[in-house]
Amino acid sequence: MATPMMTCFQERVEQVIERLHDVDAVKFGNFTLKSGIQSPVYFDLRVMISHPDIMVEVSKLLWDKISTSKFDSLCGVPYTALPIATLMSAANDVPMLIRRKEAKGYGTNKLIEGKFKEGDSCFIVEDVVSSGSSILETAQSLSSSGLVVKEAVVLLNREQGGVEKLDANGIVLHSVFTMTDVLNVLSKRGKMKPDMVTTVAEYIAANKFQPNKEILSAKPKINDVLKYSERAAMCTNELSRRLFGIMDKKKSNLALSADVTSSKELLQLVDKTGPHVCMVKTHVDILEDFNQEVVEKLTSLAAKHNFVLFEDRKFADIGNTVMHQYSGGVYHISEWADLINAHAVPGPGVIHGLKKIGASKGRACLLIAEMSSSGNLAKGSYSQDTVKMAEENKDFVIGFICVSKVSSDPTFLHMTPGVQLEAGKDNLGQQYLTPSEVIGNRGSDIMIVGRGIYQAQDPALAAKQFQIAGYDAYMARMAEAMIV
Ligand SMILES: O=c1ccn([C@@H]2O[C@H](COP(=O)(O)O)[C@@H](O)[C@H]2O)c(=O)[nH]1
Repeated sequence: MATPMMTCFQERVEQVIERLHDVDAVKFGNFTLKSGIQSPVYFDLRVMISHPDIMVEVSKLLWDKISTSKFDSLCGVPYTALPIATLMSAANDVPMLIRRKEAKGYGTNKLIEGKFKEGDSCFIVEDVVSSGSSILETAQSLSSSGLVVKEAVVLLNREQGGVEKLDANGIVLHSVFTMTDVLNVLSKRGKMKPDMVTTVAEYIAANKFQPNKEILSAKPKINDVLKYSERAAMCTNELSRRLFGIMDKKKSNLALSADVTSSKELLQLVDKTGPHVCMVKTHVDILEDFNQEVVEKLTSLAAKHNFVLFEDRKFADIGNTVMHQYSGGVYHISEWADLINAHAVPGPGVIHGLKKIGASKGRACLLIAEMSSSGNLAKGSYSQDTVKMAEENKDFVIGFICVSKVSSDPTFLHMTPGVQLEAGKDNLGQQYLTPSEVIGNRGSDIMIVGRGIYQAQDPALAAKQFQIAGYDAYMARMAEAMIV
């Protein structure tokens, strides 16, 4: 019941909170969140789409909250807020933008759909905010497309640090109601027992995102919350330190796999995509016209665009043979490649042979702990033994080719091939995962992308899109891991 003092807006808010509870969009009990944390409260506002009356009222409340602000367009955070933003846009005749979670990889390949010009302001709409990372991720995509994001509106602020985090990133968050409002309204209306109100209030207070505590409190996920710059400072190997530094400076965790067969094409591709990558990976033995001039030009491009050169030679022989393969033959790989890789199958001799040639030149090596192709044998105890071999040779081995996180040592790099903007397969067993799966969910550091870039109509644009997708996934992973 509304008190005489209660404003119409407050009364509408209370009614919506009660309706959301009645349709099970707000539940109390014992739930395991995506982060693994146990929570006594769970919000699933997606159920609103089955209740058009709630959707309409929610969109009106959100609009009433922001109607005095000035902006050129609205953008709902995918996916729950998309229909809400659509209702707000249509009812108030304000244009809307849609942020794709991932670019299509064909056609215009845009990450932001809708009409806008550089410098236009965009207001973000979201259903629930806890740490603020989803809004931040959307804001980053909008900003990298030239839009200005200064404000966001949310139906429910869980009061877990989202306001502070967004504020630190220059975004003002407006909310229709908070978690405290939910507890007050539901207990007042007899929908919650007092002991549950206390349990939820204590849980919320104890689970706030605290930016300054990130390293101290991030017990099980330490290398998920360490920034590239912090990991650079922990590395004793000069090349891994340089690589983390480049990733930090260029905001890129993208390695281009430049698997083209003509030198001219290779150099043009690398020059165009160079601004977006932290690394270029080559297979020089597929070049039909290899000569020393090509590697000289490649190393100049590496200096021009500041990336690391990785020759994906996959050494797999006894130490004495790999020494010759690395330093001699036609390619003289040790003269120009910063980074090489090796299979662990021959035993540690392969690393010792390569180290004899490469260590004094400041080179380093990755071990292939896992592969992306279907039916491959690099798994289980083989992968674990590969990690042990790397740990015993940390002066030269700086990480892994892998498709999952194989070590928790933050100085090791995890690099994952088989990445496209959409998951799938080729017809020869290559298996593709998306940037958000590889960097965000699996915790890899660098995604290796070949055909997704060099077969795109505009490889520079595709590289930029992978760069944004990979970096957004890294930022989201960091933000999520920081919620303690
Ligand atoms: O397990 C592995 C190890 C290496 N690769 C290499 O990565 C690229 C992937 O190219 P796409 O065109 O993106 O499929 C290619 O050079 C492979 O030799 C891998 O795919 N899987």
